[in-house]
Amino acid sequence: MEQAIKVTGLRKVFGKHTAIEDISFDVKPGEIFGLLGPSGSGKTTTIKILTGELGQSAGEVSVLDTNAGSFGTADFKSRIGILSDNSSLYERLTVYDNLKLFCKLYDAPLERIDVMLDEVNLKEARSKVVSKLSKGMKQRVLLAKALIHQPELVFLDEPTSALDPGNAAHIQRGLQKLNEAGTTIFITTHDMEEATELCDRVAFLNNGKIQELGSPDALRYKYSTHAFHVETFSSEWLVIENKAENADKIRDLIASGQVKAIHSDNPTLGQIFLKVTGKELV
Ligand SMILES: Nc1ncnc2c1ncn2[C@@H]1O[C@H](COP(=O)(O)OP(=O)(O)OP(=O)(O)O)[C@@H](O)[C@H]1O
Repeated sequence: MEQAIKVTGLRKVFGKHTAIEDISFDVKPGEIFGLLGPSGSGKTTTIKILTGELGQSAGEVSVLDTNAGSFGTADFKSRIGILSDNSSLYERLTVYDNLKLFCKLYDAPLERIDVMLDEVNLKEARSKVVSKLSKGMKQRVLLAKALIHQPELVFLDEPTSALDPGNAAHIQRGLQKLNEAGTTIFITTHDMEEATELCDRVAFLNNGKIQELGSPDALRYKYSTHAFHVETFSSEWLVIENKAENADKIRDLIASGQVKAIHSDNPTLGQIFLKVTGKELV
């Protein structure tokens, strides 16, 4: 398989409102791909089209070498996992019984339940009724559900947005491990640090259009001024351009013992997003 996801000229119109306007991108097998955008930019709509929950108005979509017309088949559904705002649990059943139902649905062995509960840090909650769980705990059960059948590709719509920092970090490590084991991950997030840490490549979605696409490192380099920020022991910050004629200046500063640290001037993904779209991603 050359591409896990291939999207060409995708467009989605709701009545008079164009939610997605001619977007194209590929996701490679084994990649963690992040779709980043402010509220209403079209992230959830994109996930819903890629998982067969919504039809597109125009364009071509292929996921795991399957065309949109076959997204409803049991075979396709068994190959993907989904965590979206439509994912739900049986509120009156326990965590364990919820996951047991999904194991049966996907023909997954019951041993997967404890493996997944460990992954999402919920072993102690296995006998709790879902209606008694906090929002963040429910989110983690939903994540366990999305991964219970060991799909090749998972779609995660803001998986850590309801979590406290400790559990968000735990889930991020779990996603990295899952990816190292070969799972392709398509994730949407508002969290730029999470995107920088997790994603091989990110696309900036704004008003239904992709405005930038690349690896976090490549984007940070592209938008860098390429200057050095030199911090001295007298708490001064000097900005020195990365030019041959400045080599002696930097050498002299280091030789004089004044240099505490030298930093590159690569902006954060959040700063780049603001520059490209004019919007803060909060
Ligand atoms: N079923 C629908 N009918 C009409 N308009 C819709 C529908 N679903 C989404 N939209 C509109 O499409 C645009 C994109 O919505 P979408 O939910 O994809 O954004 P998002 O980037 O996921 O936002 P958020 O981060 O708030 O979840 C919004 O303007 C939204 O109001």
